[in-house]
Amino acid sequence: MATAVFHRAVGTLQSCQLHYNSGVHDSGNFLVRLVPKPFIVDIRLSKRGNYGSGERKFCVIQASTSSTSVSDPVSCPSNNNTRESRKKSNEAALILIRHGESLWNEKNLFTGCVDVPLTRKGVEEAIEAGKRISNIPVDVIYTSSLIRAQMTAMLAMTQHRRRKVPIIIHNESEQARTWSQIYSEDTMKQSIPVIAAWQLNERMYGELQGLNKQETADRFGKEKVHEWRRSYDIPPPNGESLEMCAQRAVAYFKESIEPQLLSGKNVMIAAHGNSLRSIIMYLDQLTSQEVISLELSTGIPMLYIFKEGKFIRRGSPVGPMEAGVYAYTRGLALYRQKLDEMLH
Ligand SMILES: O=C(O)[C@@H](CO)OP(=O)(O)O
Repeated sequence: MATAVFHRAVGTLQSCQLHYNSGVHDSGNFLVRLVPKPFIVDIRLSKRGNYGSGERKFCVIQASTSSTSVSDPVSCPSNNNTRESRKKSNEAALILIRHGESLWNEKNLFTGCVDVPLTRKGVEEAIEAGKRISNIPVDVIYTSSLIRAQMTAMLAMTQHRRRKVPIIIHNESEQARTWSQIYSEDTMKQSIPVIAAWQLNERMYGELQGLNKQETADRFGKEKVHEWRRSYDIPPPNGESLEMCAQRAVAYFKESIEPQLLSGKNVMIAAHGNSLRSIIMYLDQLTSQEVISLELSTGIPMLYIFKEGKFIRRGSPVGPMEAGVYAYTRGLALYRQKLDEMLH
């Protein structure tokens, strides 16, 4: 049994300090979620915790401190979680991938929140994207709740050299949580949590969903349709503007994903043209004018380095053998070198 004092409590993922009954202190990053059972640790929230003080039950689903037994044989320097090293390196990779081609992309239909799978070409794009990021560390994956983003994330991870297993976290009910528990710490170490969030879904396209893009332009005029598709604050009929989409996607990014990066976790997000455009607008500090010309291709990963609270855009890894990508930071170069040593 352990008691944890929370220093930061954002969303369901926390940085915390564990105070064992023995008096041993253990600080670091723990993926935790509110569940009554099983694998309960008794956690006491400090007054500083955003959830308020008092006792709550949490379940530790992944721990990554140097002093727990959970350690990655290829531990990336960015995951070396002593306070000192975090201050020094404080660096994490952020990969963004727009899903591969979907069956409605192929048919040129407005898709929005309609849950359409990938085409064969989309599957190939996702695999190709996976090759490009196969030497970049991934500790946690976020996807939208739509199958095309989830397929893309899973297919991309089949190519990763670290060979960890991406596992979708089921938090939708207590039974789902209980029934999807893993009872081996070793197996847990070889897993990557995949968190599906509706907030990362494609913008809701309203009454354009299912319509052909060309036919809609012929009917309403090219300019009007371009305005609906690319402007910042003009919504399509009964749908979301990019601004409305940003209100949920960027809020989720700030509340749930940024704390992970801050704690040194390497994150991959598989999402959509417009939910990612809104996140990139935030990362690159684009204006509402600049975002109009931002277009994202399907299945091309984009790499950012999060360092000292800033996002540094590194473009797209060109290919698995592209040396330049891995020389971007010492952390990435070392991670790749360790993979080489482990796999040869
Ligand atoms: O149809 C959609 O949902 C989106 C993305 O494919 O289209 P658009 O190119 O208008 O952003």
